[in-house]
Amino acid sequence: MLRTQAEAASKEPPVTTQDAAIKIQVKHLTKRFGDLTVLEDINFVIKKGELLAIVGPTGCGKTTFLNCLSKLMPATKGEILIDGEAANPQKHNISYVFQEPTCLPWRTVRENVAYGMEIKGVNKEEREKRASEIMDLVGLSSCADLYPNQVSASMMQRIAVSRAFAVAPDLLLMDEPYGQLDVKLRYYLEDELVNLWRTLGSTVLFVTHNIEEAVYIAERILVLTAKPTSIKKEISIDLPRPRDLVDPKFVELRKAVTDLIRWW
Ligand SMILES: Nc1ncnc2c1ncn2[C@@H]1O[C@H](COP(=O)(O)OP(=O)(O)OP(=O)(O)O)[C@@H](O)[C@H]1O
Repeated sequence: MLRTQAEAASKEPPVTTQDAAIKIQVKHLTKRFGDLTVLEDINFVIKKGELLAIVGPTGCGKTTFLNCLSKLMPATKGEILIDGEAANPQKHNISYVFQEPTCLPWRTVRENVAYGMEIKGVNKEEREKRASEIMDLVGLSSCADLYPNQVSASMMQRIAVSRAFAVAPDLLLMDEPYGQLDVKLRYYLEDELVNLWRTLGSTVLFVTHNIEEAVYIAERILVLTAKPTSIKKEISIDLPRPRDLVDPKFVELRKAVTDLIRWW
């Protein structure tokens, strides 16, 4: 069962991360809040251009994990390296897409998509070119001159995702960006995300509660334990794209991940 025409039409071979350079290294990441150890000695790498998903039990610290990676929150211990250097928000581009779409209401859709590039000092001509290219990819061109209050919640999330990809981030962190959307919209936006990622070659870390979503989009899944949280298992998803939700191999992988995090 192919989910959308957009995905069905996408016939290019899947992006392969085999032999790809390492983009991100996380070494001994530990985070404590007082006596509460949330993250305990987490170690992994993300290859350049990889789409990695993270799943884990409720409250295990997925958002804390992203906050430490983005440097919004200091880690108690450990290192995060980007291209072999200590991650530094002033030097590296780390983009973050939250569950709630974040748009500036006084800017048009086009200006919202270009906003991150503006902050990064990308010149006007390049901003406009990249914003147009990305809006075309996600079907936002027809509403480029509208304001956020004139578009739907799912459109706003597409704007936030487009803005994050537009800055050509070293690392794009996504915290359940489609968690609040109904299932049909979610399916559509997941396909759109995969197409954006494949076209632009960004390195993406995607956190979700939704195991089907993780198996559908990711090249690799890290399954987290309950607190104190570490990596329970790493699972490669080498299914061809477009992925088929009822392919027995898809169902088997979904079940394997579910079994790893079920708590009942
Ligand atoms: N600033 C903070 N101070 C103290 N404890 C915190 C803080 N932020 C998070 N925590 C605790 O860290 C743990 C992990 O929280 P976090 O929100 O990162 O989990 P999560 O896996 O993203 O949750 P969910 O599954 O609900 O999305 C929770 O026990 C939470 O109470």
